[in-house]
Amino acid sequence: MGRTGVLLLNLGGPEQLEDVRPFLFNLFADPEIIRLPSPWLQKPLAWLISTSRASKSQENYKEIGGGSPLRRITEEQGEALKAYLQKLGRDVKIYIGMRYWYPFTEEAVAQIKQDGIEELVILPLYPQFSISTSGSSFRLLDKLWQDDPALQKIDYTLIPSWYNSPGYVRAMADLITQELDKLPDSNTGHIFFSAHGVPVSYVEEAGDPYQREMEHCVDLIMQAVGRPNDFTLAYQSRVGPVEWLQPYTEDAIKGLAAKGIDDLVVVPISFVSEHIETLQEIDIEYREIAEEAGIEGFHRVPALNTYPVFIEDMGNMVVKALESPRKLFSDAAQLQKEVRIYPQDKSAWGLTPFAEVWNGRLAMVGFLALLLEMVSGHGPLHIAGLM
Ligand SMILES: C=CC1=C(C)c2cc3[nH]c(cc4nc(cc5[nH]c(cc1n2)c(C)c5CCC(=O)O)C(CCC(=O)O)=C4C)c(C)c3C=C
Ligand SMILES: [Fe+2]
Ligand SMILES: [Fe+2]
Repeated sequence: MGRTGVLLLNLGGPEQLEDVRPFLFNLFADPEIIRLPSPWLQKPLAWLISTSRASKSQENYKEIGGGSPLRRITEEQGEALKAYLQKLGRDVKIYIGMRYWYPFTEEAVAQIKQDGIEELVILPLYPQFSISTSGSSFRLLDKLWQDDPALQKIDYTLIPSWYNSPGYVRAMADLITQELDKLPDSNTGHIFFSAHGVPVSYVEEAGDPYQREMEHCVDLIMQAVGRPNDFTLAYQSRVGPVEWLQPYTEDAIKGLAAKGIDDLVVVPISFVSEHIETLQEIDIEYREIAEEAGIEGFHRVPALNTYPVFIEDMGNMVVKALESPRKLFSDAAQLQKEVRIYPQDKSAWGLTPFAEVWNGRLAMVGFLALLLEMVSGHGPLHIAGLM
């Protein structure tokens, strides 16, 4: 057996307030997060949106202590995973590759190469696949691999999604029942799954399996919970002017309040760590909305973080991958056929005269938009909901 590594993929988050703007720039510079008709516009628009969104976003990070806990929690997950694998007799090096902040995926891959890793398991820390999350990280890895023949010698296995993995489902059900059992009547609490949203066009036009995987995941968790409680799946964290998956979390909360629900047990479902959208958006913003709407009992199920049943499940997935190595990058290619991961490739990229004219015009629109924002503080980016 050669040197073995596990690459954990995650989003990354700003560790201090000064990091927020450059973090947002990296995020919006990703065509998997915001789609533009031309790649030439990506960076100017990312600059525009990150510059104008930074102060609002910083306010949110201030409310959770001034930075994202994502790096710390991901490192703790990595250590726990390493220890579990060691118990199983596997000596594995763990690497963390974040998409938009330190430690970047590029750094992790450089280290993997330097360490002479021969067998690698690539495990995204997103249970459900989305073009905007795991898809974006896979696209980056694909590029790094194509550019470097040394990486092509590594025997890798990629786990595209694992929302139906029995240990993960069990772990989620455990945390939900623990929270239900704190209620005066555990059977009446309404279980409210709040998933991170994506624009509807990702699902309907680009074929993102995210919504399908999410709905299936919720069904599996409810079966494992095995209680008579009612439940809802809603989508949070909408950004920008386009339509996102519905129902929106805030609307669903108000709807349940109108029906007289007293106890809401909120379950963050698309992400395995605490982060800004659990600690700030759910715990502060949605709690306020619920309480104003008349829901007295607002309860939140914690994120999995290093919950042992979850860590063991990740470990078991890694072992399974090592025992039956399949080059899932070729499966990912399969996935790309089904799921048009890169729909922007459809439009002709490059300096066609048409593109140049439009890039010029759109850049001008962007520049005017920024001027308006700066002068009035209520320009088009506010109106579009990007700030
Ligand atoms: C599975 C989880 C996630 C999906 C799907 C997702 C899609 C998605 N996100 C944005 C825009 C933003 N996301 C931001 C932060 C953020 N997003 C996720 C997860 C998913 N995003 C996490 C875990 C985090 C937080 C990281 C942290 O700091 O703890 C942000 C920045 C925060 C803010 O300013 O609100 C933006 C912006 C889009 C547009 C999108 C799908 C297209
Ligand atoms: Fe996000
Ligand atoms: Fe948010």
